Order: sequence, then C-alpha cells, then structure tokens
Amino acid sequence: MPCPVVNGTSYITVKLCLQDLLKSCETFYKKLLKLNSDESEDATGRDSTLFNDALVLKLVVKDDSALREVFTQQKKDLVYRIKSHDWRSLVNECVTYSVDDLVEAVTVLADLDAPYQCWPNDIDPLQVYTLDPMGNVVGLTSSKNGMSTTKQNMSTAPTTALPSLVASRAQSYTDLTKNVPTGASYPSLPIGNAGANSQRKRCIAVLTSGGDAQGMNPFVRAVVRTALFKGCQPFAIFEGYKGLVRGGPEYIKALNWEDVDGWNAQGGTNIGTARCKEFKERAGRLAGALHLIEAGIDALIVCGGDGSLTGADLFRAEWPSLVDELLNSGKITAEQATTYQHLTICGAVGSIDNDMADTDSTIGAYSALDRICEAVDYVEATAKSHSRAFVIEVMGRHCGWLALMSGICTSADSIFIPEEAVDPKTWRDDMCKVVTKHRERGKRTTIVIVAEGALDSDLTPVTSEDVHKTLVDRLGLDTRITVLGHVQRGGSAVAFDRILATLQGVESVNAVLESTPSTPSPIITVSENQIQRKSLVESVKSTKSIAAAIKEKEFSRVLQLRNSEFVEHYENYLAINAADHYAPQLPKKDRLKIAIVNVGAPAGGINSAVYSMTAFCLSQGHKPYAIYNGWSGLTRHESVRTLTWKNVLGWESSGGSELGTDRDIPSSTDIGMIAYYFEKYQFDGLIIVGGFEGFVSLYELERVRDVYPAFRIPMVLIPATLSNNVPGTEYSLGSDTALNSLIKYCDVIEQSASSTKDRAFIVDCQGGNSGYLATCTHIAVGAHASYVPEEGITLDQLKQDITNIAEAFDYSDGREGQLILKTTNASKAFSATALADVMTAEAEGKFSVKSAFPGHIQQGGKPSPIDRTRATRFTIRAVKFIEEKQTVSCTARDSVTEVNYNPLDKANTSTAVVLGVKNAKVVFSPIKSVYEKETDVKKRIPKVIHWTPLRSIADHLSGRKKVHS
Ligand SMILES: Nc1ncnc2c1ncn2[C@@H]1O[C@H](COP(=O)(O)OP(=O)(O)OP(=O)(O)O)[C@@H](O)[C@H]1O
Ligand SMILES: O=P(O)(O)OC[C@H]1O[C@](O)(CO)[C@@H](O)[C@@H]1O
Ligand SMILES: [Mg+2]
Repeated sequence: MPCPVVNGTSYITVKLCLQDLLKSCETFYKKLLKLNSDESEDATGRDSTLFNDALVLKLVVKDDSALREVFTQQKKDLVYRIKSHDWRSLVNECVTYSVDDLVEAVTVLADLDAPYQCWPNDIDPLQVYTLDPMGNVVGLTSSKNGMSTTKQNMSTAPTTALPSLVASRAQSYTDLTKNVPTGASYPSLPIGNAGANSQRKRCIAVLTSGGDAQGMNPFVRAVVRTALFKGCQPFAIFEGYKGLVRGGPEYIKALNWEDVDGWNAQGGTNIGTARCKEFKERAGRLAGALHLIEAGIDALIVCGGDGSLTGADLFRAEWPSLVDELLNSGKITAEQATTYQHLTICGAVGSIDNDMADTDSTIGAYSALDRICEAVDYVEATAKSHSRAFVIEVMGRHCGWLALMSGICTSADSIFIPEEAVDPKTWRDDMCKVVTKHRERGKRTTIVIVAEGALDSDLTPVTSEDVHKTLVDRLGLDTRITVLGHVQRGGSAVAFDRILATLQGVESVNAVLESTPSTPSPIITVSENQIQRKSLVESVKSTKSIAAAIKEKEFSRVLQLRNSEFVEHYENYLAINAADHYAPQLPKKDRLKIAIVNVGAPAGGINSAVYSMTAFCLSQGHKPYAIYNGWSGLTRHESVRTLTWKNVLGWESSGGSELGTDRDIPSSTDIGMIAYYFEKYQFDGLIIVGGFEGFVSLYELERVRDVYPAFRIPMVLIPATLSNNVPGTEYSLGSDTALNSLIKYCDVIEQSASSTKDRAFIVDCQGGNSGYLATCTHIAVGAHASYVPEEGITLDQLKQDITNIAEAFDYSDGREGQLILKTTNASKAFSATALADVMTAEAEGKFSVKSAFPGHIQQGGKPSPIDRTRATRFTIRAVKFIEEKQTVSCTARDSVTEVNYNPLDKANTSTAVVLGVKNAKVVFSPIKSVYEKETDVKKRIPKVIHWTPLRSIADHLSGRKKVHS
C-alpha cells in the first residue's frame, strides 16, 4: 500500500538520540506505514532506511547519552499532553501521513501498544494521532488534505476503543447534539452536499478580516461551539483572506470545543487577521475557492469590516464562475464542481469603526468607545488642572461614529466627523465660538475630538494639527494633541461586544444552516439590542453609497445614509454641547418647567441623564429643576433647585447619583406634600430616573391624578437599574455598567480559578428576582453555569452540574477554571457559600468550590459608554415627549386656574409613561397598563421575561447539560 506523506513530501528523516530506540522505531513505522527495510544499508545496525513506492523514511541515530535526561523529561511532558490536550492542537508539531485504511492503522497501533486518539470518534475516524517511540506526534489521515473531512475510502468500525478521557468527553458532545434535530430540520444539507455526499456533515469555516476588533474571539468561539452543537464541523481560516488565498493545513484548521476555551476574555483575534491585497484580485479569490473546496468546506462566515464584507459579497457573486474556472483548468473534478456549486456565505460585522450600514453596532465598536472614553476621562483631569485644551484624535477612516459617540460621552466641546463635512471658510470661527462660550460659562477644560477621517466640504482633511493651531492661534489656549491610535483596538471586549459577538456567532451558524441556494447571503446585524438578519448585498450597497456620497460631496445625503440612530445622536450632540443658551430653540410661550428626580438604587447613567436633561432643556428654553434625595428629600427638606449648565458639568461621565437617591416611594413619604411642591413650583413635566421603585412611584402619582391636579402633567419614567427588571422595557440604564463591572471581576476570579488546580468559583450576583445580570455574565465570561431566580436550583440540576464540572476538570487536567454565577435570590436555601460547600462535598475530592461576592462593585464606577449615550438619547426623547404632550403655555400659567394649569385630561393615561426599548424600538408605554397587565408586582419583575432565550444559548455554549423535570 503506498503511503504518500501529506504535502507531497516523499523523503523523511527521523533522528533518534538514543540507539536503543532504533529497533522499536523501526517496528513502529514499518508496521504502521507498511514500509520495507533496506537490509543492505547499515551492517552495524546504527541507521535504518524504510521505504515503499511513495515514501522513504530514514531513521538516523545520533546517539547522545547526555540527552537521556532530556528525553525522559520530554516523555513526561508528553504523558501530560496526552492527558490534557486534544492532539489536534498539536497538529503543527507533527508529521501527518495519508493512509488508505485508518481502521487498520488503529488496529496496528493497538497491537503495538502505542497511545493514540481518533477524531472525531472511534467509530468512524477521519484522523488518528499517535506517538512514535521517540515521543514524536504522528498524524494519520484518510482524507486528501489533512484538514479535509472528505475521505478517500469509507472505513468500517475499528476494533479498539478510545482512551477513556477522550471517550468521556466525546460522549458529552454526543449527548449535547442528541437534543439537536437533524436531517429534515436542517434545510441546509441541500447546498454543497447534494447527491452522493448528502449525509456528510456541514463544514463551516470562519475567518476574521480587516482591523482586529474586540469581540472577534467570542464570535469565533460561538461559531465553533454552535457548529459542533448542531452536528457540523467548524474550521478556522487563519490570517483572514490571506489564509484563504494561501490555503492548506497551516491556514485552514478544524477546531474543536476545547480549542476556544477562555476566548471570551481575550482581546484581538486568536485566529489572526490581515489586510490581503491578493483577495482583491480574481486570481486570489480563485485560489481561495480552490482551498475551500479542497478542505471540503461548504459555508464561510466572515467577520470583518465594510471592506471584508465587500470582499465576501464579491466572492459570493463570483463563486459559480470560480468553480467553472477551476473545473475547466482541471484543478477540481466534475464531482467536486457539483458538490460545491453553491457556497453559503454569511457576514458579521467586526470592526471598531461601526461603519456598516443596516446595523446599530459592529462587534468591537463599543469596546473601542470604552477605551476612548476611559482615555478622555483621564485626560480631563490633567486638562482641568492646567485649564488646558486637548485635541483627541480617534480612529474611523470613513466613519465618525467613534468621534460622535465619544463626543457625547465626554461632553466634548467640538467634534469633527466625515459625515458632517465642515465649511472650510467658517469651521475655525464656529469651533472658537463654542469653545469661548463654554469657557465663559465657567468650563476650565476644552476637549475637541477629531475623527481620523474628518473632512471639510472640499474633501480636505481636517487634522488634529489644524485644530490645535486654531485653538492656540485664535484663542491662545494651552493645547495638546493626543492621538489614541491602536489603544482603541486593545484590551478585551466590553460585555456588550462579548454578548453581541456571541449571539451573532450563534445566529451566523443558524443562518448558514437555514440557507438554501436561493437564499440571499445574510449579514447579521443588531437593531436596538435585537439580532437580525439582513441582505449582505444590500448592506454592502448602502455602505458603498455612503462613501460615494462623500466623494461626490453630497453631504446632506451622507448623514441620512447612516442609520437613523446616528442622525439622532448627532442632533443630540449638537443640542446638548453646541447650543447657545441665550438663543434657545423654542418661543417663550412653549417653554416649560421640567423636574427630574432619581428614585431607587444608584445605577450607571443616572447622572448622564441629568446632564443631558439640563443641557437639552436649556438649549430649548425650558427651566430644568432637580429634586434632590428622592421623594423623602422633597417632602422633608423641599430639596428643589433649578439646574444650571455649570451645576452639571462633568456629570455625563460621573458615577453614582449626584442628585442623591433613595428607595422611598410617594406613598411611603407624603404624597400630598409631593403634590404641594409640584404645584408650588408649577412643574409642567416630570422625569423619574429609577428602577422598580421609580416604576411604582410613577404608578402611584398617576393613580392620584383625580385628587391632585398637580400630577396631571406628562410624566416619564426612564428605567435605571442594574437588575434590568423594570416592566415596559428590555433595557434599563445601569445594567450595562453593572455587567462590565461584573465581567471584570469574573475575569479576575477566572484567572485565579485557572491558576489553582481543580478550583471552581460561585460568584454571587445582584439583580433581585431577576436573573438578567447572571445570565448575561454567564454568556460574556463563558461561565459553566448560572443559577437564577426564574429557574431556581433543583437538586437534580446541581448533581448534573457537579458531574459536568468534574468531567471538565478531568479533561483539562484541572487547569481550566470553572465559574458559576448565582443571583442572590436564586435559592432561599443556598447562599453562594452554602452552595460552594455542598458542591465541594459532593465532588468527593475531584474539585473544590469557593464563593466570591462582588457586592456593590456591580453598581460600577463611571457609567459605561452605552449607559451614557442611551441616557442622553432617552432623556432627550423624554423631554420631547413632555413638550409634545404639554399644551399649557407660559402665558396661560400667568393666570393660573385649575382648568388651564392642568389641562391634561384626568383620564388620559397616555401621559404617564415608561420609556422603554421594546422589539427593537424606543416606545412610551402607559404606566397604568404596564403596571396592571404586564407586571408581577409581588416578585417585582415583568410577567414576560424578554431575555429567556439567552438561557439556552448560555448553557449550550458552555456545554452544560440541563436536567428537565
Ligand atoms: N472590494 C474588495 N474586493 C475584494 N476584497 C476586498 C475588497 N475590499 C476589501 N477586501 C478584502 O478585505 C480586507 C479587509 O478590508 P479593509 O482593509 O477595508 O478592512 P475592513 O474589513 O473594512 O475592516 P476595518 O476597516 O474595520 O479595519 C482587504 O484587505 C481585502 O482582502
Ligand atoms: O491597524 P491598521 O491596519 O493601521 O489600520 C488602522 C485602521 O483600522 C481601523 O482601526 C479599523 O479597524 C481604522 O479606524 C483605522 O484607520
Ligand atoms: Mg473598514
């Protein structure tokens, strides 16, 4: 039987450092590869030549007894590796031989008593890994390409079982996939698998391309694990399109469950990325097509920016002609051309720039924004000390999203973005006017944020140096430039990106499996927190049209072509940071008195809401009032003040509650006194920023409108609580900040767990009766399990989790730290510590569990960029809602009567509302119906939990088996 070496090599030298291993090596290779020996060669028996028709293998002895110790040590290492590694992770360190019959090879290995692993299973192996007597890893494959899953010959079942470690792990996967419907449920098998191969597994490859972005690793992890969970074979193409163009086992590798362990916390992309010129040429794409077909891959998931997805779209469009060309040039067979006539492509947007049309956010954008905000928050302190100006240059070659959002988050005085090309003649004056105005109002710092791609309307770049020069020359400001550069792409992903990437990874695999040859290639997007599928072609087209509009100087179109949220943020930025308070927007008769109060526990974004409310009210001409220290502050101390811009300077980015907050609700203080003060100050509108107590407060005020006309004004609740348990919304301010605090904490705990053998941690999470925080953290950190009040803790599940964890420790030799999240209220009987003790006892020495309590760390320090920008957006929406609903005019107020002061219909419940995000939209829902119909008042949670689907995703990605009662 011929045994050509994979890659076509036909001569191999194996060096032996110990003479006494020669005989056993000779026997090993002779039997395994069916080689003959050259009897004539070495009479002394020092070297040996083995051969057949296709291969010459020379065993050369370089006897060195000094190496005996090294060899002994190495062997020990190998024993460890055999126990702890999936050998396919050592694929780069081994020589792989192609054999016709793997089952026969396995029998030989068993006879030789050599250790080995079969992949993907022992019943029908595609690859086998073993050690030669020298300890070299030797691979055997029956496929044409070492990485391909297409076999040359189908083999029969082997006679030998797997080593038990691998067997038990393989069993877990089998169990996992048992729940997954196969065959008919996947309309996917038709593509690339039609005909003779119709039973073959789907082979799904993933690549990352363009600039790296935080979140690409969680994305790849989710693709790999979901593909395995659904019975497919995942592959990674290393180094982006470069790997596709170069091909072969070095760049195209099958990945396994363990290969992506711990990736959620890691920044960058572990499978590498590149900018690849060759792929822009047809010849490069032709090579890419050949390599995919050779590797047996029929679906490709590309995670990258606008450029990468443009490339993916082109590849998809050209695919049939590429296959034809490969067939005509004899590079592939007719059978291959038929099998791979369709390539399924799915795009996911991974780029810090957030420059793709049709999605609110790209994977990595919020992490980069987080890095920018952190840097500007730092710079602010030194700027303030010296009363300096700072020009901060941020990334974004063709997109100003990072500059715009960081401008909002840090209350920058001015921003420059490509979407709003400035007038070359006037921009300097305009900027100086705003900066001077802010300085006159008492601001000691000046922050100007310039996007890397900022332009004027002649398409001349507006550079940081231009801005610096203007601030120095015209205003005489002591000015510095800070270019943030690649720091923005550094570090690990924020919670939002980890979760977004994970959900998009899962959805990409779903999209691949559901697509048919006639389905347009999808791109996975997000809209107001909802993962959606859109058309890749259309998104690429819209994205290109933005670049074209800029090039053609059609600036009025450019902003509109970005999504509506971008436009809203831009208008908000101008309203709160560039407005002239002496020339407000609204005529005097429409100006209102609007109060804001914080109710409940502190949450990230509360202060941002107060800052935005104040700045927006002032720009409109309204009078903003603060009620300090909640309802009890009002009723006991009449703690009401008007707010000025200077009062709230710096609040956009500050943590806690500057106004002061507590959990009192109106009925527990003095509702009559509240009405009295509302009347005294003649409030025209109220904004409550708070959690469940805020929700109850609004309901109570609305209910007593009959009795107290002072409450017949528009009232809006902006939900703000880390528990994210307010009915009427899928998102509350503060929940993102809390998640970020918690994942940072968990990453540290995870490190400790991984460093200590056989150690798991149970992290106790806040959240009241809502398991939102624990579930999202479970996904974000890749924890093993989470216990939440919605599910409770059953003894059966606990037992199962103990078994799962023991198995995971077994497999990783105790080196893979395990985390479990537990919402404090998940069980009345088990505190985190009690649970840890029970698990430790039941694990019978296999592992130990400790408890960890992040406590109020979860309320976070500074609010996250998501909470800051959403606070701004929601608050401005709330003020606009009040404007719209409030018909009373200031003139009317001058002659107050009960009728004209409280003109709102007493029964008009639509004026007391919860502002929420629901089904991808910002909506105002009347408190009366939300409270009475949608709320489990006793448990303080909504009756319908919107995040329930996350539970099963969290579990399947951590390989947790669920016990169903
Ligand atoms: N028009 C195109 N045709 C074919 N391939 C393309 C095209 N544009 C880009 N690509 C491929 O995608 C790679 C990455 O593109 P690009 O450098 O524009 O980054 P990106 O994906 O937009 O990410 P980011 O801008 O976030 O860094 C390119 O190096 C190239 O291989
Ligand atoms: O790291 P590189 O290749 O220099 O690319 C920098 C570019 O990549 C991006 O960060 C996008 O990933 C752009 O904002 C920036 O212009
Ligand atoms: Mg790009």
